[in-house]
Amino acid sequence: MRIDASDVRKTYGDVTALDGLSLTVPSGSTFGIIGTNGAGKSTLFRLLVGHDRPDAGTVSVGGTDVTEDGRRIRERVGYLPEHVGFPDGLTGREVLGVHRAMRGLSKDGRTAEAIERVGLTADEADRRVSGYSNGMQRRLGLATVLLPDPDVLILDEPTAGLDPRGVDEFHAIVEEITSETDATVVFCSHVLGEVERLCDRAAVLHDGRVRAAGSVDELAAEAEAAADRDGDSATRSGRDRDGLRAAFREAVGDDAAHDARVGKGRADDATADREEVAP
Ligand SMILES: Nc1ncnc2c1ncn2[C@@H]1O[C@H](COP(=O)(O)OP(=O)(O)OP(=O)(O)O)[C@@H](O)[C@H]1O
Repeated sequence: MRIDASDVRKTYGDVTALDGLSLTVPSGSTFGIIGTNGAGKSTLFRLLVGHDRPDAGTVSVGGTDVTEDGRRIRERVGYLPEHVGFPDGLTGREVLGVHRAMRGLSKDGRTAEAIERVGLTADEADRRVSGYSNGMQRRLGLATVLLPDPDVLILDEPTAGLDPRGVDEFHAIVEEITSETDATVVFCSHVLGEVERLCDRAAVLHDGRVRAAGSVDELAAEAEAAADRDGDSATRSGRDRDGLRAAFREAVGDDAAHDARVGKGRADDATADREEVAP
């Protein structure tokens, strides 16, 4: 399902979270959103799933305006927020049962398939979530989102706080989903390496607007061409000739890039390598 956001504005009191944001996510793509802290990523996601409404502009998923048919959107879109809490006393399988009931899904549903898809064993699924590691909680969160077999997956910083092995395992799950289904997957991350690994397209958000968007390869090539045109000595020396990192720096400017907690992060050490982008 294709996603379109057009000239979207969202304010919270004096704070402008989205400032005329426009973005298209093609159907079936795996789309990474990268941005500085407070760029508006989570706000955009909440609007995409109808948890919040834009002050102006339109947001549609699969051609349906999110504000007009929120129910249909919630049926077809799986949203994993950055922070998910589960009732401590329940097992993983019981948590999925609660989600199934809340969504009105048939009893036998897709619970076993969702558990298997996210790599939880049957034993783990029958343990109380109070004993789950961070990685297991993330997997369970993803399983809840996969229950209705959604056409669109929206994942808000899905690997934040995971250790390198957990990051890698989560990447493998997402890769399996994208290779075996037609789902459109959108996720945001501070780790450029995971966007490069998982995504065919990406957008850079800054101050509530899209500063650059396109295929991952295009973004990197454009950034390098721009830096060459500007005679950027750091880039000429090859220090920043590393794909999305250069695109990010080009899109948000040196100062914001310097302040950003965005890691160049190779896929195998994304968490360990969350470092500042040096201008
Ligand atoms: N419910 C809210 N009430 C007040 N301000 C909010 C609210 N939600 C977001 N904001 C503000 O809107 C701006 C964008 O926030 P948002 O959480 O969307 O950014 P983000 O890109 O997801 O940031 P981060 O990477 O730090 O998670 C920030 O200035 C934030 O403080």
